[in-house]
Amino acid sequence: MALTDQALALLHRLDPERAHRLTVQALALGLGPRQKQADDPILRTTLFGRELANPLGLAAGFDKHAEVMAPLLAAGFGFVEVGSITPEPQPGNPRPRVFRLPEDGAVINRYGFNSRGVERAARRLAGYRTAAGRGFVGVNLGKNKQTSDAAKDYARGAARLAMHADYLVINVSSPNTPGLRALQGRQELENLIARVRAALPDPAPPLLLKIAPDLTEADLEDIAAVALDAPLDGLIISNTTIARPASLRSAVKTEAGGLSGRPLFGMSTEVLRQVYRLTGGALPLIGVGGIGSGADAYAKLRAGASAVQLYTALVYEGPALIQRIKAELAECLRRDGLSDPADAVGRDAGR
Ligand SMILES: Cc1cc2nc3c(=O)[nH]c(=O)nc-3n(C[C@H](O)[C@H](O)[C@H](O)COP(=O)(O)O)c2cc1C
Repeated sequence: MALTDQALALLHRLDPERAHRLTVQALALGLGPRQKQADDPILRTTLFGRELANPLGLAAGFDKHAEVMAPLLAAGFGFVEVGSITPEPQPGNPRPRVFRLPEDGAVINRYGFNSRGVERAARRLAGYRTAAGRGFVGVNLGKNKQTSDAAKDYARGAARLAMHADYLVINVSSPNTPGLRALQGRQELENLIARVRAALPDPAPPLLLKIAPDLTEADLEDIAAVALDAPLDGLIISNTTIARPASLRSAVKTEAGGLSGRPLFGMSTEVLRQVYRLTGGALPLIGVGGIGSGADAYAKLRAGASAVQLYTALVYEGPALIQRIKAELAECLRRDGLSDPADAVGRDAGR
């Protein structure tokens, strides 16, 4: 492309769901940007024992159906997380179900896991791997709305998609599926993780849990204890929030759903910091929520993240943001005399 300011302005005249579909289709047609140079070597890092050229990932929800992994990696992301994927196909909530809050640099979505199901996703992922796609791709699992035995759904997704995934995510933090977030309680989590683990092949990919930013200190203590005991291989912090900060100015701020973007940055970074402290740095954490600059990504690393992800800022800034964030992050590391992203992890976590 690259997606110029004019193209972005055009997309923003469309309904956000349509704009998103068009963007995915453009990427699938090979119209996306391609990074020409190798990443700055200072950005090199390892995640779950694999080397990444940079620690900036694309968060779940953009490539829900595992359609455009290769173009996203070619655009410069260090890793991509696809999903959430539910076992059976389901349509999600009625439209409209995603809203831009431009004055706030935010989005509210209530997609409710629109998914084409694990079989389609498995075919897509297998096709990517067959085409020699060796990029780092995480797979985020959801549950069908109608399923009462949630663990059964996550176990099914894990069993079906494990062989194609560099890591798997149990997503119990979407605000748009009734009862889902209640699975973040201690007993529910222990049971859920045990059942997913039992369904995994051997060897299994790393298993992560993605949590909400709206949890109490006691909830976080429970989650940290389960994560260390189970054990989990990592946590993703965080999903969207159901909170509506008083600072919001956009007209659609009262729409139901999960809020992402700039207003989520402080909350999600605080939860990340707390969980890093509670787990004593023993687990890799992926920091996500409101990243819009290299300084934001750097702050997540310093709060305890081993890698970071973003989504909402891309809606406003377009794909040029990927290069900008990486250049700024490299500058932050050099300024502070650090040798790589791992060197920054947890420096501001306090005790
Ligand atoms: C439109 C939209 C759809 C999303 N869908 C999912 C999803 O299916 N599964 C998931 O785990 N997170 C989903 N998320 C949450 C993001 O992965 C991320 O955790 C959150 O948006 C915070 O990051 P951001 O502020 O950089 O967007 C979605 C976010 C948005 C904006």
